[in-house]
Amino acid sequence: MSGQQAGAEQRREESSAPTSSPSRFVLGLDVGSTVIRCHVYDRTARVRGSSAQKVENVYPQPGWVEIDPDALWAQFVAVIKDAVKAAGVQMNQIVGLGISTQRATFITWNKKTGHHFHNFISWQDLRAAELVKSWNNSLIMKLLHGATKLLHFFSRNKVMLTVSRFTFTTQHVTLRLVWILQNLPEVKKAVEEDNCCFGTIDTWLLYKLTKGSSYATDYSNASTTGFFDPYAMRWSKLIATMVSIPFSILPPVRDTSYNFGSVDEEIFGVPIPVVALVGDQQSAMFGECCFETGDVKLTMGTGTFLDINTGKTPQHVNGGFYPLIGWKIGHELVCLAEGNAGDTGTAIVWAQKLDLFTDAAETEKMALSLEDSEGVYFVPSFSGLQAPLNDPCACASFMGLKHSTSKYHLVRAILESIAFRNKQLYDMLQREIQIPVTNIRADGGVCNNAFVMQMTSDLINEKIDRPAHFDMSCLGAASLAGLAVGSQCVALAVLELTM
Ligand SMILES: Nc1ncnc2c1ncn2[C@@H]1O[C@H](COP(=O)(O)OP(=O)(O)O)[C@@H](O)[C@H]1O
Ligand SMILES: O=P(O)(O)OC[C@H](O)CO
Repeated sequence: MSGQQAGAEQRREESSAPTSSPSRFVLGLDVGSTVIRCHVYDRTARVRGSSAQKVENVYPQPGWVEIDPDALWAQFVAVIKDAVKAAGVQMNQIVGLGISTQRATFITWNKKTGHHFHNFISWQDLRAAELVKSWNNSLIMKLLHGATKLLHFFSRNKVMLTVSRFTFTTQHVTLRLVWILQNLPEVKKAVEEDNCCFGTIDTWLLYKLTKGSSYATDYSNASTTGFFDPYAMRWSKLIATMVSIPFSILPPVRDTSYNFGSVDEEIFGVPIPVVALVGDQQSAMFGECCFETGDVKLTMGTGTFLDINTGKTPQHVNGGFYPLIGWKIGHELVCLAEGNAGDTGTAIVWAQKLDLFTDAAETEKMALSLEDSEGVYFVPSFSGLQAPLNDPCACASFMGLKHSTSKYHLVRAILESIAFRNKQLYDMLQREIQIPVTNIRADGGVCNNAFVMQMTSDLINEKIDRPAHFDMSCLGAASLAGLAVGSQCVALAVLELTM
């Protein structure tokens, strides 16, 4: 851990000395792909109580990944109640809710009844792989790429360059939503009758929490769907028209730190304001105080997400890193560029299910007990390989197995593959983003693993700061919520970290 982060942690501990008895609290939630967490934060950003539950993914067919919305809702409500109880405070002391969510996981539902038409379709789901391949090879895409290349040549307009390199991926909502619109007659009918709502997890939770009275998303979540135009800051007419996504099903897009409406009193007994909706990676960026251009964060959770703050304008990209909105708060707009690897924690969970170890924490010692992996390599691609390879059909595999290969070699190869993917992403960042890197901060469950952290640091030849607490998405969401409810809350303590 770096001196700066250590100092910040210490200041936080000191400032939480029991001289004052804060009576207002903010909840920071992280609805991840593996774990749902809730922390209760006081005004000094100290965690007063917590609760977490494992997310149950459903795998109805090979390559399909879904989440049961009713189960997710029950868990979401339970972690809030349990965390508040663990903090020993009352619900009426909670002044704001900040919700960070896994992004690009979506659902559609009936506008009149609120009933969902299908499970959440996860960002890891591969059902649209064939659609992705055929769209990327289509005549329309060739014409689009050709026309925009030509326009860029004459105008030097960089947006044209970005469009000329745009391709679909299975991680984007776009073609998974097209698959739903084409294959579920109930959804098709609802769209025709103007009775269909589309939402990512944030939008659906807001709708449920407010019993249907609020329907919205924020810029960070919208920008991760694949059909939001970060240059014009609205849903992309070009992409929606091209693939026939009706505008009528899309929610309005709001600021990240914003009063989205109050939780219906029946749910927690009091009407708590929902004051921040944010994508989990953007939230982690905010929680780690990556506020300056060039600040980088590396999150290793279910997947790996490497993000760089690119300042006030979206980066023009080259096909590997993609431009995103970090957050928008009033006039303040922060943009990011992101690269990702889909399988990080998923590889650990998979190996655990095969009984290679019983607890993820054991993997570090298992890897360190060997000199090397004895030539065994693992390709972490249960959900294809993302940039720079962009192959949704790549499968996970071990290579170099020998008679002498033990489970220790397999585990070491898995951990090494995570570090190699980090190196590949970092090299791509340096190639594509012409902004000098200032700081690199890490978070997410897998950053508990010192072997992965050290190997990544050695491979990229950079110092990586690791904060004492890794739940940066929760902290970011709580800080954004704190900003919306007033200066007495968490935001002040977090801003202090940068001083
Ligand atoms: N010490 C460790 N070594 C390796 N992996 C770990 C370790 N501790 C936790 N993990 C992994 O971290 C993942 C969860 O990370 P988390 O950031 O909570 O995920 P998400 O936010 O995507 O739900 C799990 O796959 C878990 O196995
Ligand atoms: O669940 P995580 O933390 O790996 O994050 C998932 C991403 O938000 C998907 O875009």
